[in-house]
Amino acid sequence: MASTTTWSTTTKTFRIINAPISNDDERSQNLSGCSMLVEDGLLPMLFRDEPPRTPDPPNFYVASAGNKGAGMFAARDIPAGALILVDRPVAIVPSNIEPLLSWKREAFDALIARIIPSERERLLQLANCHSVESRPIVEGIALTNAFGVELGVTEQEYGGIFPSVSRANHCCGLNTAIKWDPATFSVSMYSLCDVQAGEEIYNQYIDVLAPRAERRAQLARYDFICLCQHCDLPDDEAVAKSDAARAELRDWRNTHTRFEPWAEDMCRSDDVVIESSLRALELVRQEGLWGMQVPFMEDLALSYAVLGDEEQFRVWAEKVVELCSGQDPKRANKFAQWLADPASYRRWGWRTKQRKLLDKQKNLPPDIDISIPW
Ligand SMILES: C[S@@+](CC[C@H](N)C(=O)[O-])C[C@H]1O[C@@H](n2cnc3c(N)ncnc32)[C@H](O)[C@@H]1O
Repeated sequence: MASTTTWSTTTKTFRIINAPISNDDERSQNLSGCSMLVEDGLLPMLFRDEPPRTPDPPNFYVASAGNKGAGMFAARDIPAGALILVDRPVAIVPSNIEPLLSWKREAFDALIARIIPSERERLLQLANCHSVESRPIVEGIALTNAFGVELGVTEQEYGGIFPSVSRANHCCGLNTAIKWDPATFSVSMYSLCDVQAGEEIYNQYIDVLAPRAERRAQLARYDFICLCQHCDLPDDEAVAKSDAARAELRDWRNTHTRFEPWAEDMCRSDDVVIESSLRALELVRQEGLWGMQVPFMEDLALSYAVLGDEEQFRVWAEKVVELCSGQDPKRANKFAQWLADPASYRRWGWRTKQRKLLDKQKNLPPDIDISIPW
């Protein structure tokens, strides 16, 4: 077949572009790059800002994870909320490529030929859960490793293949979160809880709040049965307990009072949000769903703020700051300001004052004279 430089569907034309990336890390001396099979007209205009610096020396190493193949492990104790790594894609491919069958092999082969050799070598080392006969090699690698990236300039969905982040295996209880930033064209991986040296670092491939059977069905797309501790349970009773906890967390907003409606509603008891948030955190701990804990900690901090309980407010607000400083600095700063001056929180102690006023009114002597006039 004659080689071509563009490939078309009924609605779109794709072209390969090579986007040079200047990294601010050790490899920056060499020009790195990303090859992208993207809609024609899309320019490599994507790298405006410098990404955060990858910790040096690295926080992780890649080693055997037994039956899961290779995996990513903590090189040292990593505190909750810390930046583990920053990674840039070596390739970007359209996600819904199934209808493009006729030219897929040619386009993917052309893509791999455009990747600079050092990056190509890293890409080809990644896991591939498809045979090279059934799919072009880059497509197999993309289906095994890529995750959705917003290019911010088109509706088309794309997947990015990341040489480091791709080494993280899936776990249905999470110890990290990843955040894609189109402006810096990078993903940052943060710890969601304290991770001990030597512990495996995981990523999340699917919706982990689904019951185990549904999670297994979703993971069939990656062609493996999850071997994580939250799936590999001893009996049906343990599975039912885990499924029930996840279902409870999934429906939490619809079944429990959250902070906002409670804060100024004096008909509700003062501890209702505190009690329910503590229960939610217990479920989060049980299931290892660390990524869900911040909103409950935030509710706890604010509930104690509205009650004017400075000691407990500090306990929870400090946790929010710790967990958010890397991946959600805006939220962390807001809580840091309140920690510096709790009274600057506009509802500081409001419920307690209100409760006292209400109690006072209840105990007031009647202001009408009901004595019998004789
Ligand atoms: C993105 S790769 C992860 C890194 C991979 N283990 C490697 O050797 O490079 C995804 C593949 O790793 C394996 N894997 C990931 N998480 C797993 C898990 N929880 N249980 C079993 N296998 C897993 C599966 O073979 C899956 O297709």
